[in-house]
Amino acid sequence: MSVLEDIVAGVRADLAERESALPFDELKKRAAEAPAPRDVMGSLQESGIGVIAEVKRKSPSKGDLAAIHDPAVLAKDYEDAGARVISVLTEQRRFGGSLADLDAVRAAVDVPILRKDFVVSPYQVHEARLHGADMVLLIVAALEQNALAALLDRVESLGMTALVEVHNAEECDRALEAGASVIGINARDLHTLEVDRDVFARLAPGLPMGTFKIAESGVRGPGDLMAYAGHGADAVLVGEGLVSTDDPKAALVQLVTAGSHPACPRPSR
Ligand SMILES: O=C(O)c1ccccc1NCC(=O)[C@H](O)[C@H](O)COP(=O)(O)O
Repeated sequence: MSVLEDIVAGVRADLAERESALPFDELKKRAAEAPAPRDVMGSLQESGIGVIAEVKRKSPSKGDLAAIHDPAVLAKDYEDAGARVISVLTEQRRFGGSLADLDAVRAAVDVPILRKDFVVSPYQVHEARLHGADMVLLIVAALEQNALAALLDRVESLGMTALVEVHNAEECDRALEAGASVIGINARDLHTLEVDRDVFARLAPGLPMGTFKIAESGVRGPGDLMAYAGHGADAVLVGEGLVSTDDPKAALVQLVTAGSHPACPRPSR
């Protein structure tokens, strides 16, 4: 079993428990009453290369990264430093996240929030909405094609934005066939956990004009952001490069400054 398969098996087990505590119909009703989603694309397209900053405690590849006692404090720092979107990992077993983290971050900031999880069921999409998410990650490698297309429709039908994640050319084709317009190219192979930043440079030119391209993983400083921008990234998503520093807010200010610097290559949409 690969790491990804193992994570998804755990996610399905936890999901079954939540579904028995709160049935889907009731969840849908509650989610429909949540405040409207925020304008994710408006925020990401403001100017320069946007940074999506991640609340990430630990990971299968690195183990413990940071003791984030109060995700609201970190999220507020991210917002103050100029994050365009805040990514909240809600997977519990391998990443130490939770829906409570999503609630705490939602209550603390005004910028849009991404629910970063291994979404395999419509239940998780409505759950994301109920807990204040504006954007939902869909990982192509974790989904059959029909499920991917149906989940993408579901995310959009609730007024949220789908971030569809790929790692190779075949997954790019599947993402586009499902109707994705916001594509995250993850440098991390979710089966081997190897990070290869060149994956972005290889895949991005093959995506149609108008696709919003987000470079995920492997940003450890402004140089990496500039390199991704040079290969056509519209935004970057950063976790470890922020949370594992002594001062995540200062580290994010550096990235945001680089992303809006005149020398930083601009998106060519
Ligand atoms: O981070 C991991 O080890 C990992 C393992 C298996 C599946 C997903 C994983 N990470 C999710 C992500 O894609 C990253 O959290 C995100 O792109 C930020 O990456 P980084 O800046 O390198 O922390």
